[in-house]
Amino acid sequence: MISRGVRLGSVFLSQGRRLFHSSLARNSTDHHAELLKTPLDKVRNIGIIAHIDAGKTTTTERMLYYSGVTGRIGNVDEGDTVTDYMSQEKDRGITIQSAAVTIPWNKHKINLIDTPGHADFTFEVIRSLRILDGAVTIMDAVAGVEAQTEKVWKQAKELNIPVVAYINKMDREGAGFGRTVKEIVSRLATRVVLVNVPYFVKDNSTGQMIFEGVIDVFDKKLLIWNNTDLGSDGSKVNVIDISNESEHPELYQQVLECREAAVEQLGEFDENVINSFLETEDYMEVPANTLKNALRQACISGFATPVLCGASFRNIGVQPLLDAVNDYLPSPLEISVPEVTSSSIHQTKTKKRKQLQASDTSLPVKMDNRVGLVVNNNLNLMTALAFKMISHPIRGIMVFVRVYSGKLQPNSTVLNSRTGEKVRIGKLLLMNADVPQEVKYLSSGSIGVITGTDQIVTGDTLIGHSLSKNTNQLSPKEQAAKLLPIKIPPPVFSVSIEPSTVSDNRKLTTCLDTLLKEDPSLHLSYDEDSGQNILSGMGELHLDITKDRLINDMKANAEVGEVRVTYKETITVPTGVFKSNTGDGFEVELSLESFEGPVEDLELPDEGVYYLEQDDNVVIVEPSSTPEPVRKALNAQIWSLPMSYETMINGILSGVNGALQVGGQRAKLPLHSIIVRIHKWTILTDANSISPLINSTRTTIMDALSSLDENSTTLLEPVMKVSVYVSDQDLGLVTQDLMSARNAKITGIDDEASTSNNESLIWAKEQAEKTYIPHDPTLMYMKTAQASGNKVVGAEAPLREMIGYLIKLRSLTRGRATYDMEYLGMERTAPDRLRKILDQ
Ligand SMILES: Nc1nc2c(ncn2[C@@H]2O[C@H](COP(=O)(O)OP(=O)(O)OP(=O)(O)O)[C@@H](O)[C@H]2O)c(=O)[nH]1
Repeated sequence: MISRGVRLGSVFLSQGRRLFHSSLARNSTDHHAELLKTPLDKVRNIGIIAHIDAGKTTTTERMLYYSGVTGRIGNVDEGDTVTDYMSQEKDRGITIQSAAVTIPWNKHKINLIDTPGHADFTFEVIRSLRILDGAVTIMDAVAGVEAQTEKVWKQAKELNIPVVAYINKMDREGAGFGRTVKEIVSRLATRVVLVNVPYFVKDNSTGQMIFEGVIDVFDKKLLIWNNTDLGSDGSKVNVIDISNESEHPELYQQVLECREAAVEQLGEFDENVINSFLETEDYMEVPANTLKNALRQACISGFATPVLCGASFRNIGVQPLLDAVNDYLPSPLEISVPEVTSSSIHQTKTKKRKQLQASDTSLPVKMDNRVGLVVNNNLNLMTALAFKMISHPIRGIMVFVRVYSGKLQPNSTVLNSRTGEKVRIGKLLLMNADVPQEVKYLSSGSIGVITGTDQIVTGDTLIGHSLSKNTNQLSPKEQAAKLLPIKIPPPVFSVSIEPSTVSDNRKLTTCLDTLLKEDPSLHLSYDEDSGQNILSGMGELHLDITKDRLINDMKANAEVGEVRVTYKETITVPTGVFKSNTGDGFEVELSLESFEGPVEDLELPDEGVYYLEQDDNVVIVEPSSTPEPVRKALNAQIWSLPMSYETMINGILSGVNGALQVGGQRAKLPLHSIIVRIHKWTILTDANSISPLINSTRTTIMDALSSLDENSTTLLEPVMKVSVYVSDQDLGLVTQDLMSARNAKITGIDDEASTSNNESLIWAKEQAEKTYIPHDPTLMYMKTAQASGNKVVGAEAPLREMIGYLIKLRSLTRGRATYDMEYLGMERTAPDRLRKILDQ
């Protein structure tokens, strides 16, 4: 144990340059010019992801302060942080929307996104992860690895995003660094390398261990913050060299053990580490740079996770975390390639992708392995992905984009490869939370904002030319390039929404339209029976915040009903082939069928498959259905018809979507899990409007649907994957309640550890056994969160039966058990449940 009174070394200022002391860098051209000049290898596009309340916003505030972007540290509990700037965020002390800030640190530019932790805002996390190159995951040292940590970790790993782990709240009673490290290995199934470990000092009067700093394993230094002489904002760090064993025997021993573990772990990955060790056979002599370089590559390739610790609220440990972002997370030049496709629809080849959702049936084209994509090696090709859109009361529509290659110029024209339309770009901005800076261009690797257009939605790919302000020089293949679209999770809760009076209708419609464009995880449908609009979202909190924004911020006069579960309809028998008879120049022959299980598991043909954005519906345009004139035009050198092929197909898809959203025969609910087959279509060669395509397709589907009687349709309801953390003594009661009162199917009862599959679970457990973990001097305190749970009950249950479950679970187990759940899919309801649901 280390007692107070170690000799203190020299005092130094934090490494960041204190550029701006009084406020955010408002319109500072110097600041902006400096950031724009940062070479790409010194740019980091990262996100902070974690379970709710782990300390993401608190840590981001310190990062902004130590780098000099802000002059004071904001506090979540007082509602004055930079990134939680929405009124709902300030009032509730939680992050709702991801905010982007730019942090200069040691000649690097860190573009950082603070994401929400609550499961209802998962879409915010998903869309942010899509455009990030790396992430910091923050854990609460008392709670350890929590449910949402596992979820966001999995999402990051699916996208090959390297992660640095930061164990926060080391100052709390019951904090366990070693225990949390072990959980990282066993639950997240990763190898770890400890970059720093906690340093405690015993308070002789209370006997308590006080967290005062961190031990830097590679540089063999002790960093102390909490010395009262040094002030308390944490910007000054006391650095003590601990490389001399006789001066600091205990600290030396601690570093030696950590270095031994690091050398052994990294040696498996990089032989430079082994060679360097063999030169002296002394773990303390392996140069810090050799270890850091190896860990950088190990982290980027997903071999191991660097782990650090701190207590952001107490201003301890944040500067080393910023260093770690620069040291271990990739620049835009080092990222794995975002998937790029060309949507030349007539040559489509469907790739079965778990993540795929939008109508993206496309041919992979040549990709550059550094900057995302270069079609035909055109280095001037600009590609950007729109990942977020907000409607600002003063600045108008703001579209957030990540540029993957080339340069995006203001006042230029780019192509939206989803719609095929040319889009006029206005000003370009860099954002620091809600403070904009106008810029002369956005270069590859940048995250910025486009203004002046409403022709872009979340998930669109923009294609342009870096040198020219128009799109004339782009080849057809380049024009059709697309980055993989962003998956939108299905909304499972709904509320009815009506204008308070007839005259409030127009304003309500406009406000809802804005909210839906901003947040694609919201969905609006119309219930013909009740004449009400139905707004659906990810959860009760999501809808509550939306209501708050609608009524309090946007001042819409509306009546919002109670939150209820979203149901869908599907057909149980296929329809015959139906032919349109609208006589408006477009004819179509189609049939409908349905499927069970996830859409990703469907065996589909190689060509002509389109996934609709909503409700897991699929359209198959049979290749033989293409009309002769269109086929001829596709094979010709120059396109000869007034409308492009993409536009025609989009017309058909809109018609399908429109009809399926109107609802089925049973309860007029939107249809789900439907396959629409287009057997034949014809179009006049001089047709130049898509309305007939939309109308004919729509009415033909409605005819097909109305040919089915009520008994040929059924309801689908959301089913959740539930994990209940419970002690042995409560196990029986909890499983009994799940099965009888909640209609749940028990899928397994395990020891508390929940990696996704057995193989990785076994690997992770073995790995955890052999991972070096420093002794926790705080182990005398019990872990409070989830302390009771040493069993995990896995179950699948209808969402409807899980509403209010926490209260029931707490009362069954006297507050000892906890649970979490995530959306599994829509399932057909059993006949007895169907009646019950319809009656209600
Ligand atoms: N004791 C202690 N409390 C902390 C620390 N860091 C954050 N907190 C507190 O934890 C609570 C949550 O902090 P936030 O920064 O809002 O956490 P978050 O992860 O951003 O939360 P969401 O965005 O809502 O998911 C606040 O009350 C903080 O003051 C820490 O190092 N020690």
